[in-house]
Amino acid sequence: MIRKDQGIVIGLIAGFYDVQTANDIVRTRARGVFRKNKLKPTVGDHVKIQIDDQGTNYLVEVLPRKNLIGRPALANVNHVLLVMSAVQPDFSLQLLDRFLTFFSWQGVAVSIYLSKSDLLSSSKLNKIHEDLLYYNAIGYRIYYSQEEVANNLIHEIAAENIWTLAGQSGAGKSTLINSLQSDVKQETGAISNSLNRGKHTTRTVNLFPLGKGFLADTPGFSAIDLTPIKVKELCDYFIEFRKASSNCKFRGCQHLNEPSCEVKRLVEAGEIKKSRYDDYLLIRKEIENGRLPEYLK
Ligand SMILES: Nc1nc2c(ncn2[C@@H]2O[C@H](COP(=O)(O)OP(=O)(O)OP(=O)(O)O)[C@@H](O)[C@H]2O)c(=O)[nH]1
Ligand SMILES: [Zn+2]
Repeated sequence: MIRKDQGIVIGLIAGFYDVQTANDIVRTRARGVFRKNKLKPTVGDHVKIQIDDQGTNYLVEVLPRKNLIGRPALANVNHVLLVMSAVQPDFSLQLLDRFLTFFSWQGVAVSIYLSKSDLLSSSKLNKIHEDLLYYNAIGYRIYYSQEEVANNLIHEIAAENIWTLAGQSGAGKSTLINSLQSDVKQETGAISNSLNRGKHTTRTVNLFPLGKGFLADTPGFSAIDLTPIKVKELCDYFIEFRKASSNCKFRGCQHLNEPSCEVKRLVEAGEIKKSRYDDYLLIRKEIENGRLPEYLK
């Protein structure tokens, strides 16, 4: 009997697409038509499938994508958990602002996890916590320990939502994924083993179930390029600037030298963090020059 169903591509193994439906995981082959259309199904895609109990199951249609980001690419990413290390590599507000700008531009929500707190003295750690309080105030959720991530993510990841990790090389992304994945494996060991999940190479990405949705098992971002952003739009991606800009005198105010600029007023009043404004100017310059700054090469 041939049936139709729908689901999310959670893995790609030797030309087969594993599709999570409401009931189970179905291993499918893509119909040749995708090659002609140059539309290759990607992990994260919502797809229609045709199930043949006697023969081959086919992936027959890719539903419209919300986005396609990262390397390896992942479709329909809802949320990024940004891993920022307290040390090794050193915590950097500039790097944090770069990542936040990038994901704001991509329309993806971000939460922040501060890793390696255990390696830092409490006075240095306090300074970082103080900085992060500002980011929390403007709307970013912050996690301060691996346990906090593990305890909360299962409630935070909504049905069918796809989360992925980002962060600098060495920040602790793989360490976190491994710990979250081993929690899940204990619950769903049978399924994981039957699909050989975990035996992936670094170039493939698989989704594993977490909370009501999924987390990618391979981090998609360690370096980002902001130069494709339109310079006039950049200020919109600093979320507190965008909020304040309705009170700037001029519509389309770039918060540079315009008179009666609310953003500049708030920076001077200490309500917008000065380093955010400085990073805005820095990224602006980077976009205008059309290339990555030397220190990031
Ligand atoms: N002390 C301590 N070490 C950590 C923590 N998180 C990660 N590490 C260590 O930091 C090193 C780098 O961690 P990874 O998880 O490989 O970092 P990554 O972000 O996946 O790095 P890339 O694969 O290069 O992108 C490893 O030696 C980890 O054991 C932490 O919270 N505390
Ligand atoms: Zn302004």
